[in-house]
Parts: sequence; structure tokens; C-alpha cells
Amino acid sequence: MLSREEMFRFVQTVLGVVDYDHEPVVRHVLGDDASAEASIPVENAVRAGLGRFLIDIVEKEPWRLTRYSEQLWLTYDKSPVLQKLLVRVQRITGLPESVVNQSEDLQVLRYGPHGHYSCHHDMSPDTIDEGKDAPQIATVAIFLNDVTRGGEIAFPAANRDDIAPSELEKYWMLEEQCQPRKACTRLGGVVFSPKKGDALLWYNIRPEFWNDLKRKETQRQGFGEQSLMWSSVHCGAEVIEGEKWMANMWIGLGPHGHEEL
Ligand SMILES: O=C(O)CCC(=O)C(=O)O
Ligand SMILES: [Fe+2]
Repeated sequence: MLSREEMFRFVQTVLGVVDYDHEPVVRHVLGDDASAEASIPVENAVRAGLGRFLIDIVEKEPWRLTRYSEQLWLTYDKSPVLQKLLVRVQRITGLPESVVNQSEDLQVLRYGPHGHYSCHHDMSPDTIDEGKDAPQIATVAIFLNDVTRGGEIAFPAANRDDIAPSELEKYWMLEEQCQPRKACTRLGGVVFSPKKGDALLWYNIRPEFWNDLKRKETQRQGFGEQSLMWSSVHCGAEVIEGEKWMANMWIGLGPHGHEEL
């Protein structure tokens, strides 16, 4: 059964629609006189028009979704330029070559007008707990052009003293508040306006846990929540004018390089 609140959440987290007018959707699905306590089975909600609502958004206003961008992946080993990039990133970050070389393919992103990416972590507690082979311990984001207007990258939870590292509830709340496109740069923290040639590095997983990851000692209860770098939550703000090009390197912690950490 979906209550009113759960329906908002369902639309946002399951359907991935972060910007919408709550009331008309609720009225449409739960009926005009839906009280705050009314609830409805998921199948009925879908039958009553939630599916159509999603299709309309995808077809007509896709920028209301969590992410509105185009992307492709480039393989490092096929390109001398990208090989050079790996060496440079290794030198700048001081991370072992064997770790940097575990990076997944380079992701190139293009955002046009309205393009954006809502608040997220590049790794989630669940994906850390799944114990995949090369967890992405850090991200290097490289900005490839100057954006005419908009397109900032924001870290609303970074560098603030009103959230203690152990206050996970507050991080969750901030991440939820940060979902709508317009909220991305309005919640404080660190907001960075991309410039061609700039790069940002952040950790997705706290360095003191990297060795546990390497040794696959991740089975203990709550490891994902403990090891996640909560302050790394970030969003790509809406591009208001022009376009935004960037490349993401996800630095993985693969099977080699353990000794060097
Ligand atoms: O668009 C941005 O600035 C951020 C992109 C991003 O966070 C990602 O691709 O994971
Ligand atoms: Fe990201």
C-alpha cells in the first residue's frame, strides 16, 4: 500500500522524477478527496495513471528526472592521450599507479540546457556492502569547457560544522532536500563553478577503510554506512545557458596494489 508520503517517495526514488508538482499527481492517483491518511496499492496507483505520468515526463520534460545528460565511455588502453591522463592523475593524487590504473573507463558527459544530475553519492552504502571487485574509492571530475550559465557542481554536505560525521540522519535529510534541480546550489556547503581544464578530486570511501576493502573484510554489519564518505554527496546543477562537458574518472580499488596502500 502506498500512502500519500510514500507515493511522493515512490515517484522520486523509484520512478526517478525529482521535480514535480505533488498535489496534482496525488489528486490524480488517489482521487480528489484523498485525505492525508488515504493509501492505495501500488498496482492501483500505476493503473490510475502513474505510468502515464512517467511516460509523459520522459517524453516531454525529461529534465524533471534525476539525471538529464548524455554520456559515453572511453577505454584508457586504446588511447595515448588517456594513458597520459592516468599518469598525470597518479602524480597529482599520489595514489599508487596500480590503483589509478584500476579506474573504470573514462565517462564523458554532456549536459545541454536544463541538463543536471540530482544529489547522489558515487558509491552508496549498499553498493559498498555488495563488495564488488573494484569499489570506486575516489572520483576525479575533469571539466572540459566553460559553461555560459549554471552547471555548477555542488557538495551541500561538505565543509560545514552543523553536521557531525556520525549524524547520518542529517545527511540523509540533506540529500533528500537536495533532489529538486533548483535546490542543488541552494543548500550551502561547497559550490564550484566549472572552468575548462579544472579538475576536482573527492573520496567516496573513507581512506581508513580502503585496506578493509582490499582484504574483503567488509562483511561486518553496517560496513557500507561506516565507510562511506557522507560529505561527498554532490549534484550537477542545471545548465541554464550553453552546455557543459565533463569527464569522470572513477578510481577503483582493484585486486592489485594492496601492498602499496
Ligand atoms: O555534473 C556534475 O557536475 C556531476 C556529475 C556527477 O556527479 C556524476 O556523473 O557522477
Ligand atoms: Fe557523481
